[in-house]
Amino acid sequence: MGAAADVDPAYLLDPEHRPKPATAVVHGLPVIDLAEALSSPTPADLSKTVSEIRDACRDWGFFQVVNHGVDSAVRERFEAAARQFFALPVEEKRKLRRVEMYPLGYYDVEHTKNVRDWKEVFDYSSTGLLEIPASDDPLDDALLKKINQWPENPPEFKEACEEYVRQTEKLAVKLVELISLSLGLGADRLKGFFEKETSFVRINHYPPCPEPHLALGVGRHTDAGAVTVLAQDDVGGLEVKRKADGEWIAVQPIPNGYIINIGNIMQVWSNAEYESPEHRAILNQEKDRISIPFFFNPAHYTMVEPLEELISDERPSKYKAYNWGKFFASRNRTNLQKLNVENIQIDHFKVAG
Ligand SMILES: O=C(O)CCC(=O)C(=O)O
Ligand SMILES: [Fe+2]
Repeated sequence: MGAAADVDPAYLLDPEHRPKPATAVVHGLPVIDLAEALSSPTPADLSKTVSEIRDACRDWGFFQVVNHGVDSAVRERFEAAARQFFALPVEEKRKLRRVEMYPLGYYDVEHTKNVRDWKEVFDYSSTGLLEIPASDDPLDDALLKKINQWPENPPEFKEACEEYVRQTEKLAVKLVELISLSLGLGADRLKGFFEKETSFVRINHYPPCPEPHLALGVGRHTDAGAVTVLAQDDVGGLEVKRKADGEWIAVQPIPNGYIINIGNIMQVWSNAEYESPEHRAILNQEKDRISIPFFFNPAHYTMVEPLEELISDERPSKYKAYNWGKFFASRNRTNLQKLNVENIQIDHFKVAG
């Protein structure tokens, strides 16, 4: 175990969870072209795209999109600014250290399932303001409101981030409409849940790791929100657990494409018609990697439960209702420390039987 000495024990995974990068099957996932859906807004014209989305959500819960409407120059400018930010001295970055459980600002000690992730992150909310419960205690109804924190350098960072999220958010809204249609619902059925959204962008930076088979950039997890719109650079490292056989599949980067995945909330809304798959980010020995998820999340007070249209005698409700803000607060609290208990999961709200 000499090699493990190069990696701080906080990052070490149990042997059963260590990645085997060389053996992962590389796959592009279903690729969906959104050009038609973005240019012809009437539902009749959307049927082909909607059926592709239905198949991808059922079979994988993960897919890639191209011709998605996000301007590549906006994305490039934003990614360049992000790289400059992460290149700052750590003391500079830590001035923006995230406080309490708010996912806003800089962070470099996140844990997934109690093992430290080999990464640093910068989070900002899409609206500039994040309102979530002050604690995960169900009896505490206090709320906290936080605004985004911005670094002085690079000077264009704030504007590049804001411009980027404006475009990504439009894509997320469109995807939620298409997913609603794919579930047999009206395009606007889910719109109201996002009125006071708790969405945020996370910029993940994974430095090279001397022992990439002993640690992970992000450990296996499912995303807690409704839908994730993820940009990754050309290094690669995202792996998805394939529904069909439980194999870890390496997701091939598509230049300028986005990876879309179903989150826990959409799983529950769809009454498990769609599932949020486990995924993780593996590390690279030589290269840094950047990935940028946009987590599209509803208002904190949303009670998440299967949509009534998707419950029937044949398909009874599979989940008990839960409060999104409390779930989010619990996740955020436990991600910041190493604990000896499992963090909150939607399985805890599953109806028995
Ligand atoms: O780095 C990646 O590709 C995935 C990151 C991720 O899953 C997350 O931040 O939730
Ligand atoms: Fe994720």
